[in-house]
Amino acid sequence: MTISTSPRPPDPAGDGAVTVVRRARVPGHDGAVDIVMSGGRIRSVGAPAPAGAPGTDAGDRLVVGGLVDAHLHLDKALTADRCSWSGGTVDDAMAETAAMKADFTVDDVAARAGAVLASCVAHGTTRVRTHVELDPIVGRRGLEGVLAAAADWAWAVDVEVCVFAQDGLTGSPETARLLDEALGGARAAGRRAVVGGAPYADDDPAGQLDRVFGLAADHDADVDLHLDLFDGTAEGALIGTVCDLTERAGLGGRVAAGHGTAWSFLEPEQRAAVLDRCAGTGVGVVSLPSTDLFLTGRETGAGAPRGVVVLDRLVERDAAAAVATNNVRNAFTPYGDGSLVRMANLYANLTHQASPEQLAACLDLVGPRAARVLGTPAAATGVVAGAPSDLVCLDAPDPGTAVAAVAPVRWVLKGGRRTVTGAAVELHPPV
Ligand SMILES: O=c1cc[nH]c(=O)[nH]1
Repeated sequence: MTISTSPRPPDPAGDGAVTVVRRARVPGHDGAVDIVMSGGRIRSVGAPAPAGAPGTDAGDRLVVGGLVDAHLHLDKALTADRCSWSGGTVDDAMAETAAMKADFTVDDVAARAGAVLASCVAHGTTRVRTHVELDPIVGRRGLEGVLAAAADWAWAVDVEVCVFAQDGLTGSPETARLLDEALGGARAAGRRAVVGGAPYADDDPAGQLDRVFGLAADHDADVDLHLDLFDGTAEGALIGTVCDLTERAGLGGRVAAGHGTAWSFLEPEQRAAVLDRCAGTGVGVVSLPSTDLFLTGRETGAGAPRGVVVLDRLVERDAAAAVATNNVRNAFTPYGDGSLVRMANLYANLTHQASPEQLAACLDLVGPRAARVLGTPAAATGVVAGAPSDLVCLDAPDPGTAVAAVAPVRWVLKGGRRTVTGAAVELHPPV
């Protein structure tokens, strides 16, 4: 996609002005309806718009809430051209990243993160949780670069940062100090504090989980974990421990379990029990369908490729769950452009979603349901009165078609203001 910039169309008036979207197809409503907004919030959906109010015409197309990327590594995005592509396992990708991040500068990270945010915005994303590595190799440079890019793009996308140790925590007092400092800094600056972890990369995985929940308690932070560990059992996947710690800390609704790439190898009853426990505990699950990596043994062809967690059970239970981007063209995957509609389509393909309802549920996994993983109550997400007026018009009549056809974006509003106008495709058949 070519992204060009042009002056924003004039805003009808300052904050508080009534603006409308006319002729919008909104899930849950029959036919095309009007959406009335003011002060950055949706005021009504379905009631006729006041005559003469300025606004936007959806032209009988689908309008959904701004898309939500619950798991995106901005600090190491767009580094695929620095990789050797030898190996092909998660461990190899971590080693490649550890080597290259020694050379990251704040400006380098900010430029790459900004380029990815531009593409996310162009594809309809209005909220991102980004996972940023802190350790003695990269120090604070990744964090500072990402915060600079987030500030540049704040007019179009809300970015919240999850700081985490990719290369081990329990054996690295300096990493613990950096995390503690970053979480304190986030609170002091009035930002949300989120602490992550990658226990599979720690000599003491359970010990890392204890430390992460300890940091969360110290800073009133949310928790967001990479859970790839696997020894063939549900216990090995560590999710039971995460649920125990969540319950003990009273953090239900504020903990996300991302990746879970190995849970897909559990027996169906075990997997169902894991997901039920997550739903019951308030641990949101984030499935990441884009990866070329193996957990182990790519070279022999006999190893285990990373799997994709199927979220059907959580959708049936109306629990918090998301599909997200994870990596954009780095050592963990050569793919990606930040499009969540494409990610929903990929997830649908890989997990065999077929009916219009199943496909629509996939769009929800990059929209309101993903927002719930990030702690937003169900009643405050999507195209409902009271929710932020962050809206995306997709070139499709309904959510299922949008996912099946990877519908392009027609326009995006952030806080009721136009941030994106999609490129119109012109066809010129012979006369
Ligand atoms: O996919 C992965 C796994 C670990 N860390 C990442 O950044 N991405």
